[in-house]
Amino acid sequence: MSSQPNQTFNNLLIGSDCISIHSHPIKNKILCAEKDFEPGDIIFQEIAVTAIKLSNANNNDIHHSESTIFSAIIESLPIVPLARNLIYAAIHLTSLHSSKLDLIKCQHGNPLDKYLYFAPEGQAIAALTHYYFEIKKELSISDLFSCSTILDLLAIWMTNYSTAGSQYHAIYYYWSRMNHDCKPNTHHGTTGFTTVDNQTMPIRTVRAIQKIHKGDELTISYLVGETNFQSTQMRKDYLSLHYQFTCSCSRCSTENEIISDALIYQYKTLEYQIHNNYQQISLNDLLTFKSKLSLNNWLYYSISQLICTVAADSSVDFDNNHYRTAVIECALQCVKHLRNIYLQSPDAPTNEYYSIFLADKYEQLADFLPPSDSQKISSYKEAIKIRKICQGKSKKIDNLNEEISQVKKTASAN
Ligand SMILES: C[S@@+](CC[C@H](N)C(=O)[O-])C[C@H]1O[C@@H](n2cnc3c(N)ncnc32)[C@H](O)[C@@H]1O
Repeated sequence: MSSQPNQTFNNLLIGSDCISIHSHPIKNKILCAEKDFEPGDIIFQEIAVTAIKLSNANNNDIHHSESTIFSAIIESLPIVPLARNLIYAAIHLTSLHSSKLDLIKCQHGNPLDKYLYFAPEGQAIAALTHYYFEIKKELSISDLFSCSTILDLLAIWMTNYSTAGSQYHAIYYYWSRMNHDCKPNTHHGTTGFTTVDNQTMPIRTVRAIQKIHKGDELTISYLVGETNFQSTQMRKDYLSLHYQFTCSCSRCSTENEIISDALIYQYKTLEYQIHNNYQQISLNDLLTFKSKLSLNNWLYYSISQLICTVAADSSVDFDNNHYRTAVIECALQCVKHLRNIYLQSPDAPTNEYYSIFLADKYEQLADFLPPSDSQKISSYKEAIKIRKICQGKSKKIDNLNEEISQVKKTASAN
C-alpha cells in the first residue's frame, strides 16, 4: 500500500523549502535536508495529519465510543493501553475523510503478522479480526473497508505513529517518513496543539542536533530510554523486533561496533562508580569520557546528570579544590551543550522535560560555584530565564531573584 496522494498537502508551519522526500532501495522513503543546518536550528514544524485521543473516559474524538460491541472488545482486552489504543486507531481510521486516508495510505507499513505472536498487540489484532463484521455492522463502516484493508491501515499506523503529549497518538506526513539512526542528526518534540476541523492536532518540531548538509538524510532515534545504552546486538534485536529492519547506521556498522560497545561499557562503569564510589574516578577519566560523547545526545544528557551528581554530592570530601572546580566546569559545559541543542532559541524551549532538567542543573551548579566566579550569576540567570520561558512553571523564581541579588552583593564585597 504505497502510493502518492494526488492532491497537494501542506501541513508545514515552518520549513516547506527545507525538506524533501526521496526513494531509497532499502528504507523505501527517506526525508532529506534541502539546505545546511547548524545544531539547534529548527528544520521543520508540522501539524499532524490525524490524531487520536487516548483516554478512555469522555473520549470525544472517538465518535463511535458508544458502540456496544466496541466497548465490549475494549473491556475484554488486557489492561494494557497499547492493545486498547490499537483498536481505537483501527476504528479512528475508518472514520477519516478519504483525502486524509490517501495521505496515510502512501506511508509505509510493516506487516502485522509478527504481532500475532505477542500480547497485547496480538490480542488486539485477533479481537479486531474476530469481531470485525459485528463492529462493521454496528458502526456502519463503509463497504470500502474490508478487514484486510483495516489491518493494512493499522500496519501503517503502528509503523508511523508517535505519541504527542500524554494523551495523543498522531501521524505526520513528513515526520513519519523519518528513518532511524542510533546516532540521529535531529531531535523532535510536540511543541503545541492546534484545532483543525474541530479536532485537536499536535504540532511537531524537528531540530538539528548535529551539523547537517544539504542532501543529508534526516534521522531520528527509535530507541527508547535504556535501549540507547544497550550493546549493538541488543539494539539491533530491538529494532528488528519492533520495526522489522536491520540497523546499519554508523554506530552499528562493523567497524564501529567495538568502539560503540566499549563506550557503552565505559558509561555503565562510570555510572556504577558514581553511584558507589566517587573517589575512584579520576578527573581525567571524566574529561576523556565526556570528550567522546559529543555526537550522542542520550549519552550527553546522561553524563550531564552523572557529572552533576558528582558535583552535587556534598558528602564527597573535595579535598582537592581543583578537582571540584573541574567537575563543576565539566558539568556546566555539558549543560550548556544541551541548552544549545534543545533550547537554541531563547524564547522557545522545545521540550518541557529538558527545560526543567536544564534549569535545575544550572541552578544546582550555580549553587556550587564560588561567589567570585562570574559563571555563578550567569548560571542563576540562565535558570531563571529558562523557567520564565516555561511560563512560570517553577515556584522558585522569586527565591532565585533574591538569591542572585545576595550573590551579587557577596561577589562585589570580595
Ligand atoms: C516511520 S517509517 C519511516 C519511513 C519509511 N522508510 C517509509 O518509507 O515510509 C518506519 C519504517 O521505516 C523503515 N526504516 C526505518 N529506519 C530504517 C533503517 N535505519 N534502515 C532500514 N529501514 C528503516 C522500517 O521499515 C520502519 O518500520
